[in-house]
Amino acid sequence: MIDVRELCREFTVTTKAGRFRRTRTTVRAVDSVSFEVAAGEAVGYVGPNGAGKSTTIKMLTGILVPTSGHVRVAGVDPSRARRDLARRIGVVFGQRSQLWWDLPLRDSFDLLRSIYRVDARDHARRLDECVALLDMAGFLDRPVRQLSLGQRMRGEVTAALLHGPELLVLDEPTIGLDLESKERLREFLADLNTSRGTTLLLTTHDLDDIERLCPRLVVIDRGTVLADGPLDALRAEVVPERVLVVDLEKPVSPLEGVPGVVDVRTELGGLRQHLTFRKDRTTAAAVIAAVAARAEVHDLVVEEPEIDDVVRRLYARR
Ligand SMILES: Nc1ncnc2c1ncn2[C@@H]1O[C@H](COP(=O)(O)OP(=O)(O)OP(=O)(O)O)[C@@H](O)[C@H]1O
Repeated sequence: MIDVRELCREFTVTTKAGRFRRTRTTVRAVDSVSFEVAAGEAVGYVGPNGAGKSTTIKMLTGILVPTSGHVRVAGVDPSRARRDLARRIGVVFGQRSQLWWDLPLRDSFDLLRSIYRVDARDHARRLDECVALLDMAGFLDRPVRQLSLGQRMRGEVTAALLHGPELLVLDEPTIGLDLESKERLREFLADLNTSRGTTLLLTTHDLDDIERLCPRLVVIDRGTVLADGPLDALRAEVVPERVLVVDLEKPVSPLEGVPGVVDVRTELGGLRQHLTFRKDRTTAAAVIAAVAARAEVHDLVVEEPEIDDVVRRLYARR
């Protein structure tokens, strides 16, 4: 669905140097980025501020022309076939709107139907579905400028889906939304991907979006790809520690000396113990067996590292 190879985009920036002089410098916003996204995948494109995410998205959607490199989306070159591509993909920019500010939401949808020349029955079916799933019936007839951010975002996502795109590209779709609106939108997008097979590519700073929606991450920093893979594999690669939390029948002194365990922390006077172990030196089963040989275990859980820890370590690896 997406094929990007050695994609580059430069910008020329003019800065004032003294009273009359100006200097021109070249910024490489995207520097030899390569990745592929297969039909039906859901991929998170993440990175710190200024990493090059939006610039990549703009090249994928035909808004920006690459300086060099290869890019194909749904089989076409985005900047050369922008109109053709617009009929096959949906794009949501959290910060920018594709709705008509003064018109009722419903009228924006009608206009988009005419622009994309969508069959009236298909349009009605998709709109009904979105209205039901995104709970929009209460504000369909209100002008867009009167909508709350959460209501408008639901409208934006619907607008991007009315022509039945194979790929939905979202740039910061949950930015500024409250927790409930975020959750509703995530649920809708997850269903769109898993039940309908719509391919998703989204940029986000909200790690809960990724946890919920994206089995695969492409991590970018300073214009280049730092990591690309399933979230679980990246987790295993960059955070080699796991934590076994055991609740014991009776308090005991810290369970030091278990092979492969690098840290022991106790709570409740030794009744609960957190044993941090290295996955490359031992297994959870071996640590559990060693603990059970020394104390009577009431309950236990092995904690996976939090996703923000994974992403932080990926950025720090540079
Ligand atoms: N039109 C432009 N002219 C000059 N420089 C630009 C332009 N657009 C982007 N840049 C620069 O390119 C780099 C990448 O910007 P981009 O907007 O792609 O980052 P981003 O990863 O989307 O960041 P954020 O998370 O803050 O949205 C930044 O250094 C930015 O200043």
